[in-house]
Amino acid sequence: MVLSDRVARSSARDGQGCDSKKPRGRYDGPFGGMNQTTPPARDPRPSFRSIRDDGKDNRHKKDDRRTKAMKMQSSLATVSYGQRSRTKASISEVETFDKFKLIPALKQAVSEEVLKGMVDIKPTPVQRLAIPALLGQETGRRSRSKDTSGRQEFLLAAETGSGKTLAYLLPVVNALKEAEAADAGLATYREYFEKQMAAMKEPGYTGPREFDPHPTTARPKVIVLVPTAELVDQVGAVAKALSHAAKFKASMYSANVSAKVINMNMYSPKGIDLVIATPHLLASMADSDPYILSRVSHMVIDEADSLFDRSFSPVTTSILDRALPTVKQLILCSATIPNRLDNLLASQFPDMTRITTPNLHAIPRRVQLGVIDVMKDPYRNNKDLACAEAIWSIGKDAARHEGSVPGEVDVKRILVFVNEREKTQEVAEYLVSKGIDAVALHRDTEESRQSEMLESFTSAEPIKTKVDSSAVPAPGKGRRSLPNTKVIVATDLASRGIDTLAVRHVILYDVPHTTIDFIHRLGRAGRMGRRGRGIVLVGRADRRDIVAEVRESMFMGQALI
Ligand SMILES: Nc1ncnc2c1ncn2[C@@H]1O[C@H](COP(=O)(O)OP(=O)(O)OP(=O)(O)O)[C@@H](O)[C@H]1O
Repeated sequence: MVLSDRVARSSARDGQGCDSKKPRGRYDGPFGGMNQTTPPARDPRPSFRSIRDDGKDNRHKKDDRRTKAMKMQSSLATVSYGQRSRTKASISEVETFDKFKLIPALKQAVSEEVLKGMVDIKPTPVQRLAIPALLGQETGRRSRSKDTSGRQEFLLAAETGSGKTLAYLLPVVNALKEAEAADAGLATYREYFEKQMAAMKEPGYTGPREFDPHPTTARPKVIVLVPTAELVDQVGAVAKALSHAAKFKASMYSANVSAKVINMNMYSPKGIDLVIATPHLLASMADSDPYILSRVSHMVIDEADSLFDRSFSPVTTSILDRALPTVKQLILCSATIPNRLDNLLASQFPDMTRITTPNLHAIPRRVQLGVIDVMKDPYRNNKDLACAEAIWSIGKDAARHEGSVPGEVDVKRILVFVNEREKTQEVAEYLVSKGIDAVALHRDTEESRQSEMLESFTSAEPIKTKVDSSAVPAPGKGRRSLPNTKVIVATDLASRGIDTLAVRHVILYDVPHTTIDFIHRLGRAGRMGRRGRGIVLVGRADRRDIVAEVRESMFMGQALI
């Protein structure tokens, strides 16, 4: 008996799964409803989970009524299921990192540095698709680099928390090392360096005691652009981990780094290979020294949906325009493809190879969404109260499950998302007044407090605390305090792409404006196969229809539109 890999499909429609003769919705006997792979049909409308045998896809011919509200927003570009690498066969050929044509030092760095401590490491779907393609290792899918410069252009689009960072960093660093090995200028410099070192060690040496600048000084070959300082640190940590084994120079530039340190790194006589920066900072550096962008061979634009939105687009494009003449590989990376990005890519980069995973734009099924109707008692449209109560119930629930040490429990890390930046502080202050350890994530929050809180949210290590029952008095009796939760209140721009591995609970204080925001916010939980729970607070002014549609799409495991 072999388990079917098609259990997720509607057997009645595509006729290839098990039990295709049984009509949907009939569940005979006491166990009839068990082991359902599709939810019971609620009405006779056709499933949109049908992919025709001829490969054409009609999943996006959805029932208009079911996704009407989402459709009216029309924020996400439709990526037909036929366009995605949807068959298991197309992404299962490489089961380990060893099968990729990467230099041995990088393979070693993955298991010993980046994914240290993990057993049975396997590349994720986006890594299996993107790494061979970017390495030019692929036979089936060829990059269609059509322009005269021979530049290759890729879009990596895969769900949140699916390992996109390694999917682009590994091949890019591999190319960097290969180019380095073939660079005659670098070989000459190495020879000169060794000679000079030896000369300086000679007794009685009186010549200069410094070196000529390295050929790569202030001329990085790889640029990775990300929208926020937090992401600069996060991607930088992965690059640094790779650099220990693979021996290259990576530097991070953001508002969190002082100008003196930035200059010292960029103009270090030891050279520089890879720069991770926010666009504004890099643009201002390139304004004062245009040669900084004169040798870039690999350009990565991570969180491309943000970096090509209205606010970032001018500065991102200005960097791109200056670097493109030498760029051999341009890689855009995103968890969502908004219509705006889709149109821009179609007009500016029509030959771009788009690598999209089967679950793009779907919120993982392991993330559940609960709804609190704030209009009802006891909240009476008081969202602050509903939010605090939701956090309290998560905390109290957790306090019931003691760890191995008596009286000790895991600290729950909870993210609360609001739509407007101004609201973050207000909500955080309210939560603090209710005895909750909350901090607002915005530019004015004290930097050390902010980074301490973020660090605890991005580390997968459990945090333990002792729960003293006297600290949790009954409601109304004295000041309550909830010691076993930590809360960050943020807008999703502030936390876009942040790898919040420790987060199981996300509270959507406001109903997000677009399905893009739903995906990014709920995507902070349930990362890399973990389970998660979203709670959305729906008040008088919120779009219930959107929430209902998102919830249903999540339940069905379908892409949002
Ligand atoms: N092959 C793998 N196996 C297990 N864990 C992995 C693997 N690749 C990456 N990870 C881990 O998965 C987590 C998420 O990775 P990453 O931040 O690259 O996701 P992402 O796809 O960029 O997410 P987002 O779209 O939210 O930015 C990281 O903690 C990373 O170390």
